[in-house]
Amino acid sequence: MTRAAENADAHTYDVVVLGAGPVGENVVDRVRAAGLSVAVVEGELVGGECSYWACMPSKALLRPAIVRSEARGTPGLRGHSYGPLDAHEVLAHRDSVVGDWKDDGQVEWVESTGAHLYRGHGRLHGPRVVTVRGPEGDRHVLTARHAVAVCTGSRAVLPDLPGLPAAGPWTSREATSSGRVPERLVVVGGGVVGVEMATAWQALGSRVTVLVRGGGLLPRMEPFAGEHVAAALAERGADIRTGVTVAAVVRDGSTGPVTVVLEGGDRVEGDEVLFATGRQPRTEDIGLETVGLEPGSWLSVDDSLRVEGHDWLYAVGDVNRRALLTHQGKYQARIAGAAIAARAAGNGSGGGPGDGSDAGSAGSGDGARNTGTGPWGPYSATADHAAVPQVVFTDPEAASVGLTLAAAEAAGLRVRAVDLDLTAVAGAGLYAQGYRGHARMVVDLDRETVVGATFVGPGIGELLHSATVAVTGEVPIARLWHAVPAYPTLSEAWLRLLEAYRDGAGTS
Ligand SMILES: Cc1cc2nc3c(=O)[nH]c(=O)nc-3n(C[C@H](O)[C@H](O)[C@H](O)COP(=O)(O)OP(=O)(O)OC[C@H]3O[C@@H](n4cnc5c(N)ncnc54)[C@H](O)[C@@H]3O)c2cc1C
Ligand SMILES: NC(=O)c1ccc[n+]([C@@H]2O[C@H](COP(=O)([O-])OP(=O)(O)OC[C@H]3O[C@@H](n4cnc5c(N)ncnc54)[C@H](O)[C@@H]3O)[C@@H](O)[C@H]2O)c1
Repeated sequence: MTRAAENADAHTYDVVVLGAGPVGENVVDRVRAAGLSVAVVEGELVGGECSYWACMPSKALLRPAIVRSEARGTPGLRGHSYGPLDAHEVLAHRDSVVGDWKDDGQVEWVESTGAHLYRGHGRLHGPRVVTVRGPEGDRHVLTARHAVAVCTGSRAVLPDLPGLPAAGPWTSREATSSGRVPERLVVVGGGVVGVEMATAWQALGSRVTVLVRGGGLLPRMEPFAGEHVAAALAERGADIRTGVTVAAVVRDGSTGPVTVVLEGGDRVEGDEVLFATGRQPRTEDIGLETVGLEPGSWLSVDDSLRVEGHDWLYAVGDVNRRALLTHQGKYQARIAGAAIAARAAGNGSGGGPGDGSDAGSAGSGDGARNTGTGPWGPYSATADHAAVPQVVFTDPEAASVGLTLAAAEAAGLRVRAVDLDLTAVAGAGLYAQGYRGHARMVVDLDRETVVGATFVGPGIGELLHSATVAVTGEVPIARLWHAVPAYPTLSEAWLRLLEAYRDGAGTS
């Protein structure tokens, strides 16, 4: 028995899952459904970042802001939609959405699957073994017969800047859980967290300054998306500064104002400063060194989510850096769970995922398409490469799937982008008076299929799935003409885009 295993109880399961965020939970669900025994280890709250400090609280804060804005575009409601949001009520709603940061409901769900939940910090201890240090000093050694799935997620990155740790900056955790509306909020970073939180706190009454080192907001989307979001934030009073670099942060005392010092000497004062500057993997203390991997690194995986060189180790969700989104991590969890179950059942031939290095070898040609190992097969997270959908819940919303024009060109595709001002759609004028929005579809000219789509405008989040189906299904443009959008919905954007493509209009 190893030192870590001394005084510990030992158990063997088919699968051990490290981390019970949305992704770990879905691996549990899938492998339990296949009849495998599962242990899942969680060090904080079952439900993970998404439930308590990310998707759920941020959307609970944003929804009232979006509804108020839409009411302002709706005749008969306008008079009732000015004035501040009731911040007390919104924050109380947010608290109830996150279950007051208690996880009883999710624990109940995990246990209802038949999985065994271990609370505490889990670490790998050599191949197939996970040790758990529990909150009461209890220790457990869990051995996996078939697979360990690392689903430990990510945390916010803080840049190495003078004065920053002492200034008590907000990260996404404080920005989604604060019980107080700061009078002035400085947001550093123009990515998704930065723009969503700028939108939410501005609507709750904060005066917001956004500091962006690049040329605009939402740099991973088509440029027009960030331009629309920036214009709307600025119209409501936000100060958006692009091309600026933060050099230092200064706060006297723990509660006084905070000053952000920019390169060049300009200073921006706020009551809180949010650093929304990206994520890092939660892998620094999970025993990666005991299996020959680098602590603190992102875990790179094949398309069946298996870590290269380890036939028993899977890394699923944020921790593999393929797409830091709950829905995409849950998709990966379904694929990984299916692959683990099939391999455990010895399904190593024909269309199965194999038990060796062939697993998940996407791109293996037409013969392998739609089989287990080929692109779009049941054991291959192909959509991670081709069709990742994302909705940014700002006001207006921004949404995209697949490739931007620039990404498609960089990938060497022969493409044409078709642009559309969404006011050309009858449904837009009905959706809100003064509706503003834009859409772009990127067409692969060799295959005549849509490889990317981006929308910005009120209510377009619900339009995105139609684009995801078109991109994932590689639906020919000629067939899309037969997918008739109902009148008068925003989905008629598709018809206008097809007309523009046919006529060679609005293209680049
Ligand atoms: C502010 C914000 C808003 C977001 N909004 C959205 C959105 O609207 N839609 C969307 O799709 N995505 C959104 N995301 C992204 C989403 O939160 C993540 O993609 C998602 O949470 C990833 O899930 P996960 O299970 O991989 O990791 P996590 O949710 O981070 O869960 C990992 C779990 O593992 C546990 N853990 C870690 N290490 C150990 C250990 N050693 N032992 C035991 N347990 C451990 C953690 O405590 C945690 O519970 C948002 C992110 C942020 C920051
Ligand atoms: N609605 C959603 O789907 C949603 C909402 C929030 C977050 N998320 C996910 O969470 C992840 C994390 O979001 P995020 O906004 O933290 O990361 P991000 O990578 O989207 O954006 C971070 C931004 O900060 C900038 N930056 C980095 N270091 C900086 C520095 N020192 N000074 C100034 N700017 C700096 C980067 O250039 C980048 O534009 C994203 O990948 C996103 O997918 C999704």
